[in-house]
Amino acid sequence: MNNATVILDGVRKSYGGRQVVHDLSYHLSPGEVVALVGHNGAGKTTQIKMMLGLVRPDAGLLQVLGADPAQGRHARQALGYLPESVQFHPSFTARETLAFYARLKGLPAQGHEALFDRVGLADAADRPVRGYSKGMRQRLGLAQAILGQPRLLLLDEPTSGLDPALRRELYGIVADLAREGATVLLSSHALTELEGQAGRVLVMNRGRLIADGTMEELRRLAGLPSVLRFRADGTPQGAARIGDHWQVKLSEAEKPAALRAALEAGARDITLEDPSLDDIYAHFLRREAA
Ligand SMILES: Nc1ncnc2c1ncn2[C@@H]1O[C@H](COP(=O)(O)OP(=O)(O)OP(=O)(O)O)[C@@H](O)[C@H]1O
Repeated sequence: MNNATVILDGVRKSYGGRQVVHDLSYHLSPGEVVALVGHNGAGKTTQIKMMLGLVRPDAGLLQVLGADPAQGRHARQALGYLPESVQFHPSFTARETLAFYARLKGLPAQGHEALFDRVGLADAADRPVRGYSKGMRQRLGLAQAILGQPRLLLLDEPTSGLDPALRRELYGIVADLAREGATVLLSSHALTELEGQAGRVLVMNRGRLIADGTMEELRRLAGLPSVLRFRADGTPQGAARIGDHWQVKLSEAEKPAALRAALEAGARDITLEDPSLDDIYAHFLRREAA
C-alpha cells in the first residue's frame, strides 16, 4: 500500500522495561476515519505520540506520510493533533491563539475566518480564552488541529466532555476532512458513540491490536446475536418472556424469518437491536482474556 498515510510494522515500545506496545502492525489510508479504541493504558496515546515523533519506537518500522516522524519537520504542516486535554494561554484571544499555531506550522498568521466559522467560533474569536467554556476550548482545539488542511488528523479522546450537539458537529467536520482525503485517527473510550462515525475500528488491549475491521466485519467476527423484542398475545415459538415483552436472540441469517414469523403472530412494538460496539468490544476483550 504505497499511498498509506501511516505505516506501522512490528512497532514496539517499552517504558522502564515494561512493554506498553507489542508488535503493532497496521496501515492507515487517505480518506479513512479510524477509531482507536481501548481501555485506560491500552497504548492509544503512545501510538499517537509515536506518529507525532514525540516518542520513538524501540523496534519496528513507523512511517508517517512517507517518512520517520521523529526525523525533522517535514510533516508538521500536514499533521493535525488535538491532545486529550488541550490548554491555551488564557489571556490570548482565539484569533491570537490560532495565529500562534499557524506560525508554528509555517502558515500565514491571519486569514482564518473560514476556520472560525467552521468550528462555530466566529462571534467569539476576539475574546480571551479565559472566558471560554469547555466546549469553546474544544472548538478552538479542533480549529488549531485542522489548520492548513492536514493530511493526517490525530484526535486523542476528542469528544470527552462534549455535549451531543458539539459532538455531532465535530464528527461532521471529521467526515468533511476525510471526504477531502485526510486520514483521521480518533482515540476513544466512548465506544458506542462511534457507531456510524468511523469506517474502521482498531481495538487495542494492553498494547496489542486485538481486532481491526469495519463495524460490519467486527460484528460478523464477533458473531454476537441481535435481539428482537416485541409484544404479542399468546406464546410465540422460541421467544423468552422478559418483563412485559417477548425476546428472541438471532443470528444475522435468522433475522428475516424471525421477523416474518413475529409479524404473522401479530407482534406489536417490534424492535430489533444489533450488538453495540460496546458489546463487540467486550466480546473481543473476553476472548483475549480466555
Ligand atoms: N512517559 C511514560 N513513562 C512511563 N510509562 C508511561 C509513559 N507514558 C505512558 N506510559 C504507560 O504506558 C501505558 C500506555 O499508556 P497510554 O497513555 O498510551 O495509554 P492510553 O490507551 O492512551 O490510555 P488512556 O486512555 O488512559 O489515555 C500505560 O500503562 C502508561 O502508564
